[in-house]
Amino acid sequence: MTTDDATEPGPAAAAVPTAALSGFQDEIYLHGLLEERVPGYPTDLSALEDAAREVLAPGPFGYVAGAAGTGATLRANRAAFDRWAIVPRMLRDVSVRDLSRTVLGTRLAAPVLTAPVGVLSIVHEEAEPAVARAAAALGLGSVLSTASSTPMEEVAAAAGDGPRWYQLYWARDPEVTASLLARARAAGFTHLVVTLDTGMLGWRPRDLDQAYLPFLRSTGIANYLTDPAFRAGLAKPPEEDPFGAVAHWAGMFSNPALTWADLAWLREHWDGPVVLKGIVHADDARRARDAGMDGIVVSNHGGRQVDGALGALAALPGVADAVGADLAVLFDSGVRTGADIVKALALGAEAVLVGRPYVYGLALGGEDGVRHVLRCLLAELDLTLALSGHASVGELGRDSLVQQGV
Ligand SMILES: Cc1cc2nc3c(=O)[nH]c(=O)nc-3n(C[C@H](O)[C@H](O)[C@H](O)COP(=O)(O)O)c2cc1C
Ligand SMILES: O=C(O)C(=O)c1ccccc1
Repeated sequence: MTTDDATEPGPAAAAVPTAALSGFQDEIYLHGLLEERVPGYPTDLSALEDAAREVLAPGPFGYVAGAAGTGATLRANRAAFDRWAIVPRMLRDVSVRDLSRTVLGTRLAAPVLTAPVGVLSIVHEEAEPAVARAAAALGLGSVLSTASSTPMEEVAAAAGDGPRWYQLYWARDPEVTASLLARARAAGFTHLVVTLDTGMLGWRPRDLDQAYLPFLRSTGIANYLTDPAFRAGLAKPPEEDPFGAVAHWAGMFSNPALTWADLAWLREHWDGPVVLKGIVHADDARRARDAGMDGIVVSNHGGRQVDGALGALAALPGVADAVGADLAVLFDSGVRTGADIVKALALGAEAVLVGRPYVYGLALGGEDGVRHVLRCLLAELDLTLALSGHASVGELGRDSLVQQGV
């Protein structure tokens, strides 16, 4: 469902002129010329992981960078991008460009949102509010994780006028789920992203080898600890028995018994748009549509759940063909550069979510680091679009790409 012509530009989007995006490049060169200053963060976004390794302790680094099993799916995510190549076209007047897009009624300066990532306090004390502020400042979307280390009301306030999307881990206890949804609504979140691929945590050797569970060592699950329905299920308050609270959380944060029939319950408890995250099969995408959902995120959770699963981008064209006309098809898993965003949009994604790159930015420099990463991504997206002969994201299509080695 392409909604470029939808109305109601949001205030944050309007504040960011497209010209400012590739202007970031000029700004960097200018600082170099006038102040002999270099950016201080990598501008090769594929180098962020190495930079973050230097500043993070092994536990948090392994948790963020790590994947399920042998890492086959993590690698497949990148390999799937490498199989497609952009074919630049010339003499098409790309002097004025439009990166903006409206996704399910949310106006974005570019079709980019920060993916929901839990327990961000393990990488930087500024955590989730810093991400919400950085995304909003650039006119981008931000999806807050249920496993946020900051209570959702505080993150909502940090997002200001920016879009507020909330990611749900559908708890086993319906009262907890209903309570989380009611709080999210009251805090001004408008869109719900329901993650379906994490009925339990995947097999993650880096965390297992270090016996590292982020929730045990920080205020990781603050969002739950502040929830009245969650607290009601505890034998003792978390202040008296923190370990008991974490154990209770681990047993109920997600529900592997869910089926498609349960989506009706969700509709009764959320009156805004609902997006299902973790879809990689065209039949599941059709079921989402038939169940009245508004969108899906084609995603394999950044390779953290099923080792051996297909690269997410390999699933995108088939899913987009099946439901792209009926549903908002979003994409994540493996997006690292502006060129990657161009490829995902050309293959039918309406917008992309970016995960680890911004988490590395947060680790390196708090809000400033997140902003750096997002600005680099947008500048590179803008330049790649222009230099390949496209004046807007809406001009991207399958004919913008060719399959390598085919
Ligand atoms: C450290 C970490 C924590 C995550 N936590 C969540 C979460 O709480 N909820 C969720 O839906 N997805 C979570 N994800 C998955 C991301 O939303 C996203 O699908 C994934 O990171 C995209 O892949 P990428 O990192 O290659 O961009 C997490 C990912 C990472 C790396
Ligand atoms: O680590 C993850 O990938 C994830 O999705 C998660 C699950 C529970 C709590 C925090 C993050």
